[in-house]
Amino acid sequence: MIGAKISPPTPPTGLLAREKFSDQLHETEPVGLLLVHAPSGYGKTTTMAERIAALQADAAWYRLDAQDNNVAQFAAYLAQALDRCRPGICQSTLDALASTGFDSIQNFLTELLAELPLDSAPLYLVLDDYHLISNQEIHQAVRFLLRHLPPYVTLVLLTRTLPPIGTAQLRMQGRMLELNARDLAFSADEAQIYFEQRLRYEVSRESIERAVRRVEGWVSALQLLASSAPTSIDFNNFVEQLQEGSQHLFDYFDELLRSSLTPEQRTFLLRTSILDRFNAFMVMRVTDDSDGQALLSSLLNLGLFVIPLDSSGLWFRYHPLFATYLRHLLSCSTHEQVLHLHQRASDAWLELEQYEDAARHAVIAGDAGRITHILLDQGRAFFTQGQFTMLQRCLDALDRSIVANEPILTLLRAWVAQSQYKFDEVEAWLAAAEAKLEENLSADDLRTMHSEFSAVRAQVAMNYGDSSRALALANEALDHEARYLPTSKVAAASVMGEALFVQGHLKDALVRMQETEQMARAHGAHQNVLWALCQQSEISVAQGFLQKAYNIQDRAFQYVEDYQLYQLPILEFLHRIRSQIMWEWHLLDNAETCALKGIEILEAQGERWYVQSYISLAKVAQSRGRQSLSADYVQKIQKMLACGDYHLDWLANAHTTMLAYWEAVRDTESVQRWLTIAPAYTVETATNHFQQCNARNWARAYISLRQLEKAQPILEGLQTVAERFGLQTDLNRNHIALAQLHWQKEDREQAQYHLARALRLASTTGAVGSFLRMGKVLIVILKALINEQRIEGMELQRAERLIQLAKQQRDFSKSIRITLDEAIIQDIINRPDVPELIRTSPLTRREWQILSLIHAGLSNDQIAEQLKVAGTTVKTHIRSLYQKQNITKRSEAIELARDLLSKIQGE
Ligand SMILES: Nc1ncnc2c1ncn2[C@@H]1O[C@H](COP(=O)(O)OP(=O)(O)OP(=O)(O)O)[C@@H](O)[C@H]1O
Repeated sequence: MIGAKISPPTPPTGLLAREKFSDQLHETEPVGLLLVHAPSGYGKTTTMAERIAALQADAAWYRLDAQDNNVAQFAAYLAQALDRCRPGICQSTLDALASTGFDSIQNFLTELLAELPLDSAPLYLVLDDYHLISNQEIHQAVRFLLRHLPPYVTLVLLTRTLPPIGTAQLRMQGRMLELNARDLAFSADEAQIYFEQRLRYEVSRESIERAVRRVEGWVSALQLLASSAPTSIDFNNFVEQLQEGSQHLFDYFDELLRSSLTPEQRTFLLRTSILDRFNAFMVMRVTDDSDGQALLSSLLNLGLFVIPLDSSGLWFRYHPLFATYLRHLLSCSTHEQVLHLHQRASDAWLELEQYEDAARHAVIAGDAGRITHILLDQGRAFFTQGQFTMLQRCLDALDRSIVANEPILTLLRAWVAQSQYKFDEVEAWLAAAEAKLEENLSADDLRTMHSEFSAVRAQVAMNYGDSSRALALANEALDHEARYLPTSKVAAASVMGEALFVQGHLKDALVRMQETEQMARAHGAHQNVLWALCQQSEISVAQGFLQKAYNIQDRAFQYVEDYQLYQLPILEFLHRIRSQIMWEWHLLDNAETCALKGIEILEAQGERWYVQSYISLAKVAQSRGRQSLSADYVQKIQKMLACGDYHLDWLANAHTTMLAYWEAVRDTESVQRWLTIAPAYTVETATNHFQQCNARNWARAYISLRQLEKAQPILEGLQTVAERFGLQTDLNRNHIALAQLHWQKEDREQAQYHLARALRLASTTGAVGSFLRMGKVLIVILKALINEQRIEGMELQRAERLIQLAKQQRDFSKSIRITLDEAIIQDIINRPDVPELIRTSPLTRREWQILSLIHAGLSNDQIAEQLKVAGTTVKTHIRSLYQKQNITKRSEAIELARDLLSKIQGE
């Protein structure tokens, strides 16, 4: 007897408790069988051992190996395992085994079951690695055992394959509980705890989610990641490289397959690895074998990384890391063989009318004829579904002359280039087709083609910021029937809406976008429907109606659900604008979740598009006071902006976040540098949110640099335009910036006026985030407003809530940055826990100011300069201050100020 075979496994380092599985073990209705089936390394053994121990239940543990197919050995170990767990529970059976033995396993089990008490405390009989059993006699024995086990015993089978023990019947009878790979996979929350326990560095939630996504929660891969990444950079690189594969994982899979595969099975695996998903038909067609079902069953029996797609049991896919490994092996085959496989796959998908899959394989096979055929037939549908990446791959594989010959292909090509901001290319594609088709098409067809081309040109003009030209071109497109791409008119209507929006005609723009939505719905053009809804939401935000925008977004989410559009890239836009509202309402967890969702959607599109999601994550990190994380995101954003060409809307948004970060860490150098590369602004034309935002960024930069005289005219100019066009959210943000500016100018009156106005606007916008960005100074101005009774009702309530939140907000900078303003001093004096001396020997206004400046770290000369008084005067005040408060040193003064301020501003 090998003792280790009947001992519970030793827990690994960094063991993660998996409480969610307690329910399965604690079922009130006893079930005979708990079947845990998943590929290797999913944590079957560890999870069960951990949970049973955590529940302090008894477990008879039997770890099988291939030799246990011997019936006598199986019987002996089984009885020993039970005895080890509950000594004496089957003594007579053991005695019989030792003396005479049993002539059949049936007799052995009968003896054993007869000896077990009828009632007792719960007991788990765990058979680990049950997939190693191939002896039918033992399977029969397990069936028998299951039929006659006393109710307190649960048989737990840990296995990589489904055992032939009548599981279908047990499932139907409700006598079995199952856990599979999907259940065992670590969630992002679990992975976060696991990594926190195991790593010595911090990993962002985004990186963790990406890692979990790439390995689909497979714990062995997460473990490999933890043990082979000594720094967070290595961690991210490792995750990034997973798509190409990792040698460690390849070795792991090599070992796994080496012993268990026949040459036919190996060939079968390699050939089917090109498929993203498969059923019996697909494997049959791709492997060119007539019995697909038998092939599929033999594949499933191998217990490899084959994941069922749904509960139908018909469709499957390989785990992505396993697929990468198999494709790596396949790449050693000849190029022709691989191309041939893809051609077969493309044909098979066409037969199943799965055109996207057919197109994908045709592209890999480089089969231009097949691609053209699919595009002419299905290109419109791909387009209305927003499948731009796929369209691009298809079109990239076609010769320029093929594209120029077909107006529809040219239109698709141009729209794809436009969606990637390659505006020069758009014009080149359109011009090439015009030159080529001038003679070939009828006058009528030519007119139609030109008008449809105008729709694309209108969108390009829009993106270049030329809204007048965009309007003219969109009008042209709307005047004619669309024949090549039926959604051309929808696109034109949408451009009109956008043009009106950026020109500041919010009401008209909204109407246009509502019409666009209706047109798009009539065409089943999902991409356009979602775009129109997102634009309506943006317009509502500009109007200051954030709740309305939120409701519109809900309609868009509903649409996504109705049509199951979870993979559309445009969904990122929806999540992004939801994240922005969540941040503004200070619902930081939601804001973060939405941004992470955006990243998940964009994974297939490339990093260039992550900027907006990173902006949201940076904002959240800053609001939570997580400085190093904010720094990371700001750095990432800067890097991306440096390599790409982005629309002003994105740039301005990114710059606001960068400036807020630099202001928080007092990095004036970066602000200075930003001013040298910042996009130009004109206040008079700031008729939309991004031009307002860009110009406000200039003002913010000047405020950071204490160049208030430059900031003020910008903000005042912006207010005039925002008033005229009803840009309520911008008005709100401009008032906040103005309050900050006037506070720095020591113009309390104006600062209070602007903050009061901002509070009033916040009644409709619900803004919180924009206020909190002011930092601790917000508390001072709000207190002044409250003390002087300048606000009441809703605004008063909002102010109190904001003070609460601002107090809780963790500030990056080490020093406490609110000043000892009158309102604050009053507050301090009124507090019961104020030091006695403050009350008995009150300070003058000047002395308070000086105390505040000493605390801010200024020297006497700097204080004199700031207060515009002589150095000797400062010294006199300091002497008097020290005397009153019984202080002898500067450090004591700083300590006193810190103590007083901390009472007011929180941590
Ligand atoms: N909850 C957990 N906490 C920490 N590590 C875990 C946890 N679960 C699994 N692991 C680690 O993951 C690896 C695989 O786990 P385990 O051996 O339990 O998987 P398995 O599904 O039983 O695999 P096999 O089919 O190969 O027996 C082990 O190294 C284990 O230490």
